[in-house]
Amino acid sequence: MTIENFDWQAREAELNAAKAAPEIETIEPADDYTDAATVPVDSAEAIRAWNAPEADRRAPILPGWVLSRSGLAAELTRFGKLMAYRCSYHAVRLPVYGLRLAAWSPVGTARVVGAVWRWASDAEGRPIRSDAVTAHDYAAYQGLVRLRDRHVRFRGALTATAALGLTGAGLYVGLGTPDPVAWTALGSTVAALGLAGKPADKPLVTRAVVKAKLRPLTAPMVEKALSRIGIAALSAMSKGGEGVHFPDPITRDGAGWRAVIDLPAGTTAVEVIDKRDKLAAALARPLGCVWPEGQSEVHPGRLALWVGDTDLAEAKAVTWPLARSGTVDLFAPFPLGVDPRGQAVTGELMFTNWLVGSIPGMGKTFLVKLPVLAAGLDARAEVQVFELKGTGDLAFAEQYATRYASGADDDEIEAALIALRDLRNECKKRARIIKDLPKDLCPENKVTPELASRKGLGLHPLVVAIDECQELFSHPEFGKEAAVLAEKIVKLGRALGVILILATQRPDKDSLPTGVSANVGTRACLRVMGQVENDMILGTSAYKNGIRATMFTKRDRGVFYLVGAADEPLIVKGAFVDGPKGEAIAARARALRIERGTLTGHAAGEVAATAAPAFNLLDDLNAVWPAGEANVWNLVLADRLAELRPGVYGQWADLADAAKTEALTAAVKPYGLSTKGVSRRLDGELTNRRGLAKADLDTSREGRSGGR
Ligand SMILES: Nc1ncnc2c1ncn2[C@@H]1O[C@H](COP(=O)(O)OP(=O)(O)OP(=O)(O)O)[C@@H](O)[C@H]1O
Repeated sequence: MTIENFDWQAREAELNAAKAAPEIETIEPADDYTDAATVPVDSAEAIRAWNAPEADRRAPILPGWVLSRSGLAAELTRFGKLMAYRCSYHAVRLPVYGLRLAAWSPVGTARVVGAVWRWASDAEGRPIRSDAVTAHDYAAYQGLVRLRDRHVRFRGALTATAALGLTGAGLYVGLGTPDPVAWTALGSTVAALGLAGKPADKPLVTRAVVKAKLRPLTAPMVEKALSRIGIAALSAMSKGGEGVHFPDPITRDGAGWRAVIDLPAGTTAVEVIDKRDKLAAALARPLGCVWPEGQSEVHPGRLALWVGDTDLAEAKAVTWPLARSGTVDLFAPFPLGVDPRGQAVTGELMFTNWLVGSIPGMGKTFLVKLPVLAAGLDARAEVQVFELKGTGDLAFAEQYATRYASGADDDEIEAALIALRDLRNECKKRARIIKDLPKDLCPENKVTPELASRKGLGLHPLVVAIDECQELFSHPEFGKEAAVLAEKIVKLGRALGVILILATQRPDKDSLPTGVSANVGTRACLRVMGQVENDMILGTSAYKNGIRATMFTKRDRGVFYLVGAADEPLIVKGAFVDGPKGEAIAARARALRIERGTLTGHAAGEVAATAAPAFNLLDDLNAVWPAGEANVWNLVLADRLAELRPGVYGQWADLADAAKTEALTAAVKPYGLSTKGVSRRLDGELTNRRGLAKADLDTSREGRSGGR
C-alpha cells in the first residue's frame, strides 16, 4: 500500500474506537483469546482445587549420632578423653596454683579485713552524714548518727564474734595435732584469701585446651562462602541478586555441622560440588572437612553441606568391628567403614556383585579385603581369590579359600578364567537345582538362608574375588572369553548365590567389559581422575549427578563413594585391616570351616583347582550342542568346539573330516562317553558318521557334578 491510497478515514475511526475502549480489558472465561500472553497463568481456582501431597519433612527428634552406637561411642570417647586430658593437665599444675594463691593471700587478707572494717564501721553511711552536716540539717544528722550507732553495735559484735571464732580455730590448727580437717580448712582459707587477692590481670590457671579457631557454621558464613566460589548466580547474591534459602536450621550432625541449602533458581548442587575446593577455601577449612552433596530426590538445586570439625583424611584409621571377634551372616549387612559424620556404613554380599575401582595406591586392595574377610567369616561360604598383581596382598585368604592364585603371569590369569568357566557352569547347575525345588522351599526362585545352610544341596554362597581384573579382561588370549563369562555370571549368579567381586585400577572399556560394569549392583570408587572412569565404576550419569570420586585428593586413602549399598550414594572411609590383623581374622575363618567341615580345596591343601585341565570338554560340548538335536556328528561338534575355544580345540578345525571324528572320539573317551553311528541325509543321500548322543552327554555331565 502506498501513502497515496492509504485509507485515512478508516484509520481515524480505528483510533477513536481505541480511545473509547476501557483501559483495562476485563477477561471473561468464555472469551476466545487469540493472544496467549494475555491469559493469566496463575489460576486461583486450580490452586484451590489442588490436593497438595503431604510434604512435611520432619526433623529428627534426636541427632543422628545419638541413635548410632558408633556415633554415640565416638562422642562419649571424645568427651571422656578431653576431660581426662584437662584433669591431668591441671593436676600436674596444682602446686603452682597453690603457690600463686599463697602469694596472693596477704593482699586478699588486707582486702577482706578492709571490707569487713568498712562494713562494721558503717562506712557507706559516711557521705550521707557529711551531706547532712554541710546542709546544717541537725535533725537528719541526729537520725543518721543513731542509725549508725545501731549498725556499728550490731556489726561490731558480729565481727568480734567471728574474729574470736577464727582466732580460736587458727590456734587450734596451729597448736593442735594437725589433722586432715584442719589442713583442709587452712588450705581453703588460704585459697579463698588468695582468690580475693588475685590481681585482676593475672589468671590463676593456664588454659588446658586452646580452642582452635573453629566457629560454628552459620548461614551468613555459608552465604558468603557460596558467593565467592565463582558461580555467577551465587556471586550475584552479594550484589542484591536472589539469595539462597535454608529450608532447615543448620544443625550439629556427628562431628560437624550440616546445612541444607536451596540454591538460587537455575543453579544446581552439582555446580557447587564441582567447586568443592573453592568452597573449602571460602570457608577457610581443610578440603577434607567440606563435603557438599546433592539431594536430587528433592530437586537438583538442593545442596546438603556437611562441614566436619576434623579432616577426614587426617582422622584415625577406622577399626573393623569384626577384627577381634564375631562371625558374619552373608544374608545380612556387614560393616564396611564410617561416613564423614562417623556413622557406621554397612555393605551386603548376597544378591549383589561388587565393582571396586580407583587409580593405583588409594586403598582398593584394602577395600576388597573387607568383603573377602566377611565371606570368610560365614562358614557356609565358599571363597575363591585371584590377586592378579602378584604382591600377595590377599594372601591371608589362602587359609580358607577353595581356590587362590596370586601373580601377574598367564598361569594365574588362566586360573581366574578357569574359575569363571566353572562359575558359569555352577550357575547352570544351581539354576537347575532351584528349578527342581518345591515352590514353598524356594518361593522367589533364589537362594534363601535356609537353602544356603543345607549341606550337600550345593546352594551355599560362592564368593569369587578378582583383584586387578583388568589383567584378565585385557589379556589377548583369555580376555574375550572372560568378559563373556563374567557378564553372564554377573547377570545370572546373583540370585543363585554366586557373587563376583571385581577390582581394577584401570576402569576403561578394554579393561572392564561394559556388560559387566553395567550390571554390577554394589559399586565402590576411590579416587579416580576423570569422568569416564568415575562413571565406569559408579554407573552412567553418576558424574553428571554430582557423584564424583574425582573430588577425592591423594590424601583420601581408603575414602570412597559407595553406590548401591544404601538408597543414597555414600562417602565412606573404609575400615583398615592391616596384614597381621587380616591373617588373624583369616585364621578364625579357617577354624569356622574346620568346625563345620567345609574346609576344602586350596585351603585344605588339595592340589589347587588352578592346576585342573584348562577346559571341561563335556561342558564345552554342551555349550556348542545344536539346539533341539538328539544326535550330532563328531565333525560338526569338533568345528563348533574349535570356534568356541580356538586356543584349546583350534587344531581340529584344520583336520580332514575323518580325523576330526577320530580326535573327538578319543577326547571324550576318558569321560566315559562313546560315539555311535548317526545317520543324516546329505544332498538327498543318507550318510552315516560317528557322532554323540545328547542323552549320553547329559548322563556323563550329571555323573561328574557333585554337591558341596
Ligand atoms: N581404609 C584405609 N584407611 C587408611 N589408610 C588406608 C586405607 N586403605 C588403604 N590405606 C592406605 O593406602 C595404601 C594403598 O592401599 P592399597 O594397596 O589397597 O592400594 P591399591 O589401590 O590397591 O593400590 P594398587 O592399585 O597399586 O594395588 C595402603 O598402604 C594403606 O596404608
